[in-house]
Amino acid sequence: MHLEATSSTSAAATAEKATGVSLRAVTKKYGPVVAVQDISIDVAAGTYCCLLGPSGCGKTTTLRMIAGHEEITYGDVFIGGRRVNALPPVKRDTAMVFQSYALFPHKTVWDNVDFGLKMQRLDRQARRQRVGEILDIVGLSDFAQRKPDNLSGGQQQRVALARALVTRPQVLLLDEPLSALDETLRVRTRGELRRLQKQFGLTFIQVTHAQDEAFSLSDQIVVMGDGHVDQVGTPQRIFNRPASRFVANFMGDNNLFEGNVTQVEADGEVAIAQLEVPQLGKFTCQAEVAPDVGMEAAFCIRADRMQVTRRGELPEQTTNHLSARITAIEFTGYITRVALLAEATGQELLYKARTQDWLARDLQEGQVVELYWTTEAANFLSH
Ligand SMILES: Nc1ncnc2c1ncn2[C@@H]1O[C@H](COP(=O)(O)OP(=O)(O)OP(=O)(O)O)[C@@H](O)[C@H]1O
Repeated sequence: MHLEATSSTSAAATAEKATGVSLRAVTKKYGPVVAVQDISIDVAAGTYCCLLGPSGCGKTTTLRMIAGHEEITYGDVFIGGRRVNALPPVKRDTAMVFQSYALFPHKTVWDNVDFGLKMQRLDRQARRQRVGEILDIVGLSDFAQRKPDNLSGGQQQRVALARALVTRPQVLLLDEPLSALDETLRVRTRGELRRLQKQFGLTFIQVTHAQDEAFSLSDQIVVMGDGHVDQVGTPQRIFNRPASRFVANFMGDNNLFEGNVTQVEADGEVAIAQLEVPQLGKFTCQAEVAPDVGMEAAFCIRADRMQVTRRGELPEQTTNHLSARITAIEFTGYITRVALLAEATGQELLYKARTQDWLARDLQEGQVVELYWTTEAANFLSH
């Protein structure tokens, strides 16, 4: 897409209109099936938000309720502060980009993009200007007279985007818009989507099950699991400070330990919790909210935040450490992944290091090593 070649007037006009989306205690039931349960989300104007979660967790249903394609069972949806529950999709100032693109096969690219404007009953001259402008922005001016079947997947995706943007919505809703593209194109299109969102200053809400997509695109990620919202935060926060066992597991490469809270200390903005893990001893971790002493809870430590050393060579005053046996070493290129078993419990563990650093340690399969980490690197999980 040639985004530089945009019309600044239309982008500015849209940016002024940009608005936020709020869901309040929204539930969706399909007969006895509860697809989405009691979710509340605030997406500020101009935010790129991704709804991230495994298959069947309710992401698409949530998006469709915002768009107005799905009735809300309980709760309210607000767009720009206006309650839109009873409004049909066309009156919500949203536009949707579907996974399948849903283009008209018998219409040209130009007519596909023009269609929404015709529905809005814009006069011919205004339509011609807006369609020409948006095709230029997405780099499809030379393809205006082609039919969708004669375009590549990436080009079809751009037609779908152009068709959504040409109506100048306040909010763009995207349902897995990159899933039909191959890996290289997906990565390239990610960058283009992000640039487009920034350029127009619009609110984007996108459904994805791909973590890397959510990380690279979003200002805000809503992690969903089983119809609930599990955590909302920036990509960095979700990655570094998962709030729950579910999020820690979904992010992958996390080692989780179950125990009881034995001590809590406030440390400025955060709390330091000590947990006793059966057979492994006491460990300290960082907690966003001070937990109650005695409660059952867990903490996680990411595979790349641990350090490894030979037995007997543990640095002095290391609070968090355990012995583990190396069971497999997997070279993946830049990174080496090391599988281990905790000596005391047999729990499977994962350690990751830069291959260069790992090779310098000269450790072998079958060897017992010490894994250790700082309090700050370990993260308390309340649920
Ligand atoms: N029309 C329907 N009738 C009955 N159940 C439905 C209907 N649509 C969705 N569901 C159910 O609601 C739940 C949430 O579905 P939804 O499509 O929102 O999930 P999702 O997170 O978008 O999944 P995916 O990534 O696979 O698209 C699932 O259990 C699904 O089977």
